Amino acid sequence: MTEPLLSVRNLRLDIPTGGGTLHAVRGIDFDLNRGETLCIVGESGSGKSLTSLALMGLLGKSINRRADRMTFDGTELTTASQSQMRKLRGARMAMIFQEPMTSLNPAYTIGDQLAEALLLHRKVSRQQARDRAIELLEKVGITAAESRLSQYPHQLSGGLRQRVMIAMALMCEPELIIADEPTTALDVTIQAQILRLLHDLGREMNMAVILITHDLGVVARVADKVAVMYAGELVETGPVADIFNAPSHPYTRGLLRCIPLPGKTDRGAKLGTIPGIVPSLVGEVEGCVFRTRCPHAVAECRGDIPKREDGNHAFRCIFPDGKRHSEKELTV
Ligand SMILES: Nc1ncnc2c1ncn2[C@@H]1O[C@H](COP(=O)(O)OP(=O)(O)OP(=O)(O)O)[C@@H](O)[C@H]1O
Repeated sequence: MTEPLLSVRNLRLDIPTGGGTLHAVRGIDFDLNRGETLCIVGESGSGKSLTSLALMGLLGKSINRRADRMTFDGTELTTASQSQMRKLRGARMAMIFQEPMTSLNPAYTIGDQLAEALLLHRKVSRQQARDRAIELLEKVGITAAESRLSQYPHQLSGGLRQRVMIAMALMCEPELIIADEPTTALDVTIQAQILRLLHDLGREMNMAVILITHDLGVVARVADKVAVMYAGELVETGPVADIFNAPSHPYTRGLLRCIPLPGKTDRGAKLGTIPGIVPSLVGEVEGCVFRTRCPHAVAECRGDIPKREDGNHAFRCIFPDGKRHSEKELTV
């Protein structure tokens, strides 16, 4: 079996605060192969953005990162030097952020910024960089690409800026691309187009894609694998078909129940709300992180919670099937 491109074991992110240590990410594991799209879903504050920043080596200094393993194509990222990380970023792993204006420099033309991304990491001439910029702008669906090169970011619409960001991230043909809610600022039809584009380019270029999104309709359409995050833990991971057809963790089922079922999901369907609140992430959580909101919680949920694995599908619950069947009986 080939090694996964990205392999993460027991990643923990701690943030010292006045009131104690906030354990924002509590020991997560996942693997990602080339050409695969992993969607990370979960409520606000569950640790999705911090996880992606940790992979890119872009966490603030105040955040402590520990992992048993966090490898990218065999390179251990937790011990990589700043200069090794700089070489990887942009060249082999790239990130697309929520708001394009945070990544695009208003003072430079689109052409200069796209070319710079390539000139920094590859031995190419200005003309080659320019040709590649045009090629990629066309690939991401921008018409009259050549004439865009001399424009400044503020001259483009939000949708176009987001496409330019994707083109910029792709300039060096990275092996991994991480997109953190890349389309929240855009309207729903453009969001769907851009996410589909990212997924198709991922396939075409054999890139691994990590997509953080709240849109379960998008997840159903583009994910190969899904990771469900809750209060800093991955409570369930698996192939997209398993997650939608046989969700096992009560939290995953709660999320899916909040969206229309026939055909599984509608475009633009958002994560629904589940009664109760997320436990405080300061200090240790006793037992299952979801027990305070789980309809099936019993005294044993305060103890050790086993990880149940069946092939690539895994979830954490004291009940062997997450009480899936009792819920079915309830709804009949
Ligand atoms: N620099 C920081 N200092 C203190 N707490 C932080 C810091 N960065 C993140 N956190 C906390 O860590 C937790 C995880 O944050 P993170 O941004 O990863 O969540 P998220 O799942 O990406 O949320 P969203 O969907 O809203 O983007 C949250 O409780 C957040 O408040």
